[in-house]
Amino acid sequence: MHNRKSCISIQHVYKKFGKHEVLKDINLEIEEGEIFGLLGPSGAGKSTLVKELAGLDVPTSGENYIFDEKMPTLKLMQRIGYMAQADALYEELSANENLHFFASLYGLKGKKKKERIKKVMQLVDLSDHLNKLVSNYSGGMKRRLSLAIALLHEPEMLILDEPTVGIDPVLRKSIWDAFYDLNKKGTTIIVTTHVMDEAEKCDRLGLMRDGTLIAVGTPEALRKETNSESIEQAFLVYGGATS
Ligand SMILES: Nc1ncnc2c1ncn2[C@@H]1O[C@H](COP(=O)(O)OP(=O)(O)OP(=O)(O)O)[C@@H](O)[C@H]1O
Repeated sequence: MHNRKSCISIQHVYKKFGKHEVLKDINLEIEEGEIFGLLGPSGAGKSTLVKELAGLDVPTSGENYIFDEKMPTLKLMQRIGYMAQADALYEELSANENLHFFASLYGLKGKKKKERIKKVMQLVDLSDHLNKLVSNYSGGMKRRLSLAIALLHEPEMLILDEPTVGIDPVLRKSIWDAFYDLNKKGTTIIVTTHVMDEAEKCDRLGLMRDGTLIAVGTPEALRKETNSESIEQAFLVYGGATS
């Protein structure tokens, strides 16, 4: 575990869509260098929360701070890599053209731009498909391309919304290896998932249900505290305790 300063601070965050309260008084500190997982069933509010962290939405009340800046702010665009749940790709362009477009948005130029494109495509195992149109990519390939784009500018913080959905177990492992490598170099990673074995790979987890953070801790602590053998079981205990 890392013992560093907080780089994300979520303070009394609420979010309403009409009358539907999707986030209810979320409070959370995430430390620099952590791999932090948000785990919860569909509709728990994970995507809504990470979208706010990425600066794409705002809370109804409460505040999100990243690197001591109140979100949303354009200032942090260079320092954050965000991978949305729905791929934001230009289908009618090739992967290479997509990468060039996003690299330019991040201010990458010339040799550096080419190097980064090569590197990120190797990382997601798509080097052989660089010139293919995205419309001819499979769902899993699109996910991997989205991940490559999020990594282009070597951000200090990665916010990943279900990054491995639709990706086979072998590639999933290699993608997680890449996360560990980046994390070792200091990248903070926030990842949403509902896959239990992915949850085990995180330094700490936040368990979410119905817009509430029902527990936060290391996978081990969450299991111990509930006398559970698995995170899944721990989740049920915490869930049951609050209902
Ligand atoms: N723009 C929106 N307008 C209205 N309701 C929304 C909007 N975005 C999300 N919601 C609702 O907010 C709730 C939480 O959705 P969210 O996508 O954050 O959940 P999630 O935990 O990420 O689920 P999943 O794993 O399925 O993505 C859901 O009930 C969803 O229907």
